[in-house]
Amino acid sequence: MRLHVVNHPLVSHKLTVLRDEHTDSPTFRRLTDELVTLLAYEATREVRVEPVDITTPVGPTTGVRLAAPKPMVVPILRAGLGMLDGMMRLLPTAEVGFLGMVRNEETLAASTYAERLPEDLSGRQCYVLDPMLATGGTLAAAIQFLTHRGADDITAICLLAAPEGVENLEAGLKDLDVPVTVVTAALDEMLNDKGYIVPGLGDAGDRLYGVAH
Ligand SMILES: O=P(O)(O)OC[C@H]1O[C@H](OP(=O)(O)OP(=O)(O)O)[C@H](O)[C@@H]1O
Ligand SMILES: O=c1cc[nH]c(=O)[nH]1
Ligand SMILES: [Mg+2]
Repeated sequence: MRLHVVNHPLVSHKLTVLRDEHTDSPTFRRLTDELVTLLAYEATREVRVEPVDITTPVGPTTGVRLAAPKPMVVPILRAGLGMLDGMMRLLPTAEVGFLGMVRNEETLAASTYAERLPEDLSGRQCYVLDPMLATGGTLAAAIQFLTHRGADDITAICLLAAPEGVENLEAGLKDLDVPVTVVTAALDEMLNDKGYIVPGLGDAGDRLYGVAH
């Protein structure tokens, strides 16, 4: 597994406002959107392209275009939905598949409650969107799900990651013969005893959409 922490002053600035407990939901949603576009720029460095011949007003040249099959973007509901528009701005021709997952706040175990994805993902570059990599359980389960459908090239985009979650994810994926890259805006200090990222930003889903229950 490759971990890429995007080190850029604009990312750090926006992330600081996002973390602030006084930032309201509309601002939180806008900053998430802006941050994802910046992260997506890094995350799509290896998106597959193919040569294409075109003619400019001055003459012929060879450029590139996104290669088939189309990339698959997979937001993990709920909070990952807040990252979808920012991602699609950079990859407007990508297709979107949905995974609904929730973490049991007592056991911290992740479970899947919804899915809408093609049966066969082989040959597709998959971009998983989930703002928080905390224990890593949700992302590990999402990646397992995608590889069972044949995905063989997976990049996850997160706003924040905890060192414990990165370690767990790495251990959980070690027998998986699929390249996985995690792109994040920051690697935080640790998890607290409730499995929340410290300093983190709180509950991403609740800050985007309101308290779930
Ligand atoms: O790394 P983990 O320990 O598995 O935790 C991370 C997950 O927890 C949050 O989802 P949550 O279960 O709160 O669902 P929500 O997005 O609907 O709020 C977050 O959006 C991640 O999906
Ligand atoms: O810090 C955390 C951990 C899990 N889920 C969140 O939304 N925030
Ligand atoms: Mg939540």
